[in-house]
Amino acid sequence: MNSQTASALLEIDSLSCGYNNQVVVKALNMHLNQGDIGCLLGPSGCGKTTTLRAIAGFEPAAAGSIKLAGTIISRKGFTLAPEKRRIGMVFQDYALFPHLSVEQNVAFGIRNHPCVNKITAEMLDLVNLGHLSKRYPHELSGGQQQRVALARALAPEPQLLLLDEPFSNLDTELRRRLSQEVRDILKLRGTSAIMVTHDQEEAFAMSDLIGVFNQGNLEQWDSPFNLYHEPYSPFVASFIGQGYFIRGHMLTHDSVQTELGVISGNRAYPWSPGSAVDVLLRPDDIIDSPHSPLKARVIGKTFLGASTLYRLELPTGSHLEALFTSHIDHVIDEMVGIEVAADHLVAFVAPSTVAAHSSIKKTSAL
Ligand SMILES: Nc1ncnc2c1ncn2[C@@H]1O[C@H](COP(=O)(O)OP(=O)(O)OP(=O)(O)O)[C@@H](O)[C@H]1O
Repeated sequence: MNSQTASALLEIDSLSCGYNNQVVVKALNMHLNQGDIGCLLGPSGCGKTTTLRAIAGFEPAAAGSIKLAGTIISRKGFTLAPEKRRIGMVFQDYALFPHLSVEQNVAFGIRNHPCVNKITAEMLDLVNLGHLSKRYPHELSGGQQQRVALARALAPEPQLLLLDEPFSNLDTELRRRLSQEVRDILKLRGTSAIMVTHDQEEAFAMSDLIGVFNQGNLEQWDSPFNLYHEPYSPFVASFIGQGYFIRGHMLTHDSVQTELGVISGNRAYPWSPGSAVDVLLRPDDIIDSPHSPLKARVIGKTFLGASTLYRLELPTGSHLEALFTSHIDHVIDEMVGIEVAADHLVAFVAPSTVAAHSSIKKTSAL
């Protein structure tokens, strides 16, 4: 991805910010192109909301800069006021005005616009709420309130929309439907957005790009596909999706000897043959293979409907997870034949080896 192209809408360069002289977000670099939807993911307290607030103009930059459409909106000593940024916001708790009707809420940010009624009606149509325009927020469901909040945020045609955990007050099914609906609406209008969420599934469904934060550092800003299949760091590998690491030794620059046999990929690593590495295996990398000489013991299973997630133990005591179609029904303690189907190799230098403490670790998977 070339993030420096002319269509870059949001450019965050070496941004640091925090509270009371304590740096929370550290030297953040992140670029978003016009029309893209980005998502910030990471454990609680890692700095996602602080980043969003800095983009909105509520937190000043201690170092670095934020540019929107080529213009600096934040840098040390300068913070363009939030209302001058043309950035819309949607919050977790909807933040609707309780004393205003649905249509008055949507019209609020454009009340001086000559076409206020026309735009309000269009926005309500867009979020499928035209028939509820006279109601008040307390007369709506959570999902409907969030649609009103979205319509209100989109009405002034923001250059960028920020969504702070917008669906977290809704139940799982509604969340899934609404996140898809919101993505469709944003794509239809070509609106760029950045969302904070705790929910990986939601991030995968909504976003073109996802940033994984770890203690104030952005570890990877990439497509959902790359985060899952090409994680840059063990942290990203463990945070995104499921999977286990198994220990192995480099055979060549693109193959590793493990207790499951030789696992190879098309990516060359710089470590010399014999180096100890941890290989990432996702549940979908392991296939059920009754006649395989490789056996594992079933130590747990979770029925997921179309598939079943098995927890397996190898003869050495290492653990794995495997996703088999739910037509296959193994029982706990059964020895099952398995094969590795991975045609790619994701490996990291094993901790506590010399290489793990050298600069190789940082560039290992880049
Ligand atoms: N107003 C504040 N004053 C001082 N420290 C704050 C303030 N707001 C947040 N922090 C601290 O900054 C760090 C990052 O907080 P932030 O809200 O950005 O995290 P987050 O990743 O959004 O977390 P969560 O997922 O729990 O919402 C935390 O350690 C938090 O305690």
